[in-house]
Amino acid sequence: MALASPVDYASIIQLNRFGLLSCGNRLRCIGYEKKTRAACQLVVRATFVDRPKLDFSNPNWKKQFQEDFDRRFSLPHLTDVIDVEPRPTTFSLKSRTPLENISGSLEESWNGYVNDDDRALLKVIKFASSTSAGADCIDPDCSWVEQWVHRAGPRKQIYFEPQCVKAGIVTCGGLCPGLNDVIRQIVLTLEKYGVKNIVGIQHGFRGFFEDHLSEVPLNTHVVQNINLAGGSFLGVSRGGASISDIVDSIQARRLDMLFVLGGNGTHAGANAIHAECRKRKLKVSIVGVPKTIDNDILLMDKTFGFDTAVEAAQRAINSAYIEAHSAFHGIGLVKLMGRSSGFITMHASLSSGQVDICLIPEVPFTLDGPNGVLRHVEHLIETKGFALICIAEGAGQEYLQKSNATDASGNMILSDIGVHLQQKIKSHFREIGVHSDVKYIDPTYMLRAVRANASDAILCTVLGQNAVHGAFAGFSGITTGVCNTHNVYLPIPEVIKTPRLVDPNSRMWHRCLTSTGQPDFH
Ligand SMILES: Nc1ncnc2c1ncn2[C@@H]1O[C@H](COP(=O)(O)OP(=O)(O)OP(=O)(O)O)[C@@H](O)[C@H]1O
Ligand SMILES: O=P(O)(O)OC[C@H]1O[C@](O)(CO)[C@@H](O)[C@@H]1O
Ligand SMILES: [Mg+2]
Repeated sequence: MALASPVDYASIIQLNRFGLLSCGNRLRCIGYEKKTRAACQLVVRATFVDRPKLDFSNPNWKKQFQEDFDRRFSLPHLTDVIDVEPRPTTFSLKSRTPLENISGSLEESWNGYVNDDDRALLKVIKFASSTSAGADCIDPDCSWVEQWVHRAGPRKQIYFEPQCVKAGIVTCGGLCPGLNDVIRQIVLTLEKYGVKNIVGIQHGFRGFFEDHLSEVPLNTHVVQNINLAGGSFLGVSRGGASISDIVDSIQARRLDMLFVLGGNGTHAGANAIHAECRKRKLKVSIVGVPKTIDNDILLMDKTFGFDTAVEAAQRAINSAYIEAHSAFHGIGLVKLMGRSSGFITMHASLSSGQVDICLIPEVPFTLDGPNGVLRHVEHLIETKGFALICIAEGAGQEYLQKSNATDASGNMILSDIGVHLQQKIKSHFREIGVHSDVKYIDPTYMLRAVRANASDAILCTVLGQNAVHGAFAGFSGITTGVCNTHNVYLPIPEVIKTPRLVDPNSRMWHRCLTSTGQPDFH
């Protein structure tokens, strides 16, 4: 791929995580596994082909960058393609009987609304140099460039008559703690606006076109207690997304708003639905709520369910620790979810404090040889008598036989690195004639079937409410998340360009290495 000139340093730094090689004016994504190379290629394309070239010797380059940034982060709105007049909102916390009084005038004195021009800063650190840990620079001097994104929350003007709105909610992909909390908050907030017709679409996108999956009527009474259990009250599924069929179904059902809860794949689907609705000039707001225990959505501090998953992983890690510590030459091995991102494994290792070796997909490692993982396990057994290893499911896939099989959504089905590592450790110790006692724990689905913990429940509440405010404000093709502790709306394409990955140059990864004390496995 040809490299735009001059170089976009921010992207080079980001791309270097993938093993980017710059040869002359060509860029090549090298190393690691196929999936990571594909992610690298996506970033290269998004950065060097879809974005304007910046000439840093031009004094106007910052202005140019910011104009491009503002264009990319502007929120698609219903009025971009159809004529629709705003009306005063019916959302007010001043009203004593909101459902009966919704046509009344606003409480002008209430300062609870977000102004459309409110913004939050996407980046808040001024790096002095591109060599600072975790530096994320745009130009070689690491200049400070303000990058503002739109603040989430209720607006004074809305674009729907609540009494006439039919709103749908759908949950797609894998399970995630907090799905029910989000569904519940969406319903409660819609009712606060005065919406009376709310339905759940069963089992993800399938519910749109599989006849036996009927709409589930939702109201406060129905959803009152659903947050007390894990899973999804509406059911989830993978696969089965025909965008044109879904939009036909949206039209047939007369939906005005659709809240789509899911990860990267679901958001790609939500954006395609939004684009198709726009093409057909439909007055339908499509709003995403990012759901992934993997925490692999770009730009956000964290996604709901992640904290709960990290907490749930503690039981497995602690059990592995107790087993390893109690056995003679005990080696505890825990495999945690994380298809392409190692956030759960990194945070769970940090949280536990007992993990000796943390292995994630973003940081390649060798197993054999003097600098390999096996030699280090041997060293741990020699020096402290036991070892504890935590590995992400997507790590070390290059050591395994690839099946090229995919799930219904097209996600690669990974081979089991946990089982492989367990076997490698056992045979290594057999070969060197040292006793070992390996205890392997795979708590995979126990991490995500639980109900949300307290901090995730709060996050779900905020996201669910903001999703409804975003739809009433007339936005579509957006998602909502937390950036630097502030709640924002973001256009969907910006958060799904690639899966968000652990930056091996970040302070957090360095903290993890400090905590485990593990060497470089190269
Ligand atoms: N690029 C895409 N365009 C349209 N629809 C998609 C796309 N990718 C996935 N989907 C659809 O989105 C839904 C969910 O996708 P997927 O199973 O990958 O889960 P996800 O949203 O990424 O969540 P998870 O984090 O659990 O993997 C599926 O119905 C799938 O068919
Ligand atoms: O077995 P399932 O339901 O397809 O889900 C497994 C996947 O779900 C994820 O947690 C994403 O939700 C991945 O890390 C994992 O590979
Ligand atoms: Mg996915």
